[in-house]
Amino acid sequence: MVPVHLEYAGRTAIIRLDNPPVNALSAALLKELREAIQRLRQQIEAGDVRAVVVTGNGPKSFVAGADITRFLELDPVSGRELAREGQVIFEELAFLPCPVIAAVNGYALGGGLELAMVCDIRIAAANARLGQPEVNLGLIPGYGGTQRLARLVGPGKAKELIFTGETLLAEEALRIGLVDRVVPEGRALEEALRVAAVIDGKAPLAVRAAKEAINRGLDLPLDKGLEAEAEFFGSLCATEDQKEGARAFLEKRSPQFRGV
Ligand SMILES: C/C=C/C(=O)SCCNC(=O)CCNC(=O)[C@H](O)C(C)(C)COP(=O)(O)OP(=O)(O)OC[C@H]1O[C@@H](n2cnc3c(N)ncnc32)[C@H](O)[C@@H]1OP(=O)(O)O
Repeated sequence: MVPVHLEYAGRTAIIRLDNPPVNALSAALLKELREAIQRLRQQIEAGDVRAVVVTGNGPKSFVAGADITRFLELDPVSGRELAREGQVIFEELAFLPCPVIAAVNGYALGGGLELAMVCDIRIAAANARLGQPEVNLGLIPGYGGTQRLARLVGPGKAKELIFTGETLLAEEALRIGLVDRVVPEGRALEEALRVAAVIDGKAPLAVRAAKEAINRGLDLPLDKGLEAEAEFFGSLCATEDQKEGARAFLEKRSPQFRGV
């Protein structure tokens, strides 16, 4: 049984995590996930993939966290290694040069929510439950949750969720900005693919630059972020797609972007 399936819908790649019963992040799944990410980077750079969707297999769970069965033998050295292992893989996913959309089809707990937070956009099914329950295990989030949750929902809400280990229903997560859209149960992947198809029709270099400008600006003072934005804006003016976009508008026709 392969824990990570790579599927394609046009120029959208789907990473389907499949580790029954709850898609826990086993060592084998993490290894396969890293290999899939590295393969996708090549396909994105070749222009064959313009968006990536990550989802869990089955109706119940996106990802219910790291594999707790690995936790009984952990010591400070192996614990740090387990955390860094996931952080590095998640960073590789975060830095894919195209939009990555999480189709949160069910439980997104611990490492599962951390995986969803690495994605650029989070679309949750109404039955999804999201949280960082690591304090129930004598731990803290270890795949980036203490850093990304605070950036997404603010330090106060992040502390409340991490201190209490409470889980949120999708609608509550939407209200605090943890997810971007809530859809009926069973429809998360369909909606993620719809959003990806819209993005597929846009200028890929512009979409890539927007992702990089936003991400880079998160850790910069505003004046430096504005400088970075201007740099990206200027660099796009050297692309054929920028001229095609302007021409298409003036000629009142749809642009044909080629990613150059
Ligand atoms: C660096 C990152 C750290 C982390 O991510 S720490 C882990 C954070 N995640 C959690 O704490 C979630 C733990 N799981 C649960 O709370 C519950 O489960 C669920 C809410 C996801 C589902 O509850 P229910 O529907 O009652 O099913 P069930 O009987 O609890 O679980 C079904 C089977 O799945 C196994 N399982 C659930 N979560 C994990 C996991 N994260 N790692 C390994 N196994 C898991 C259980 O043990 C059980 O197994 P069996 O059927 O053999 O008894």
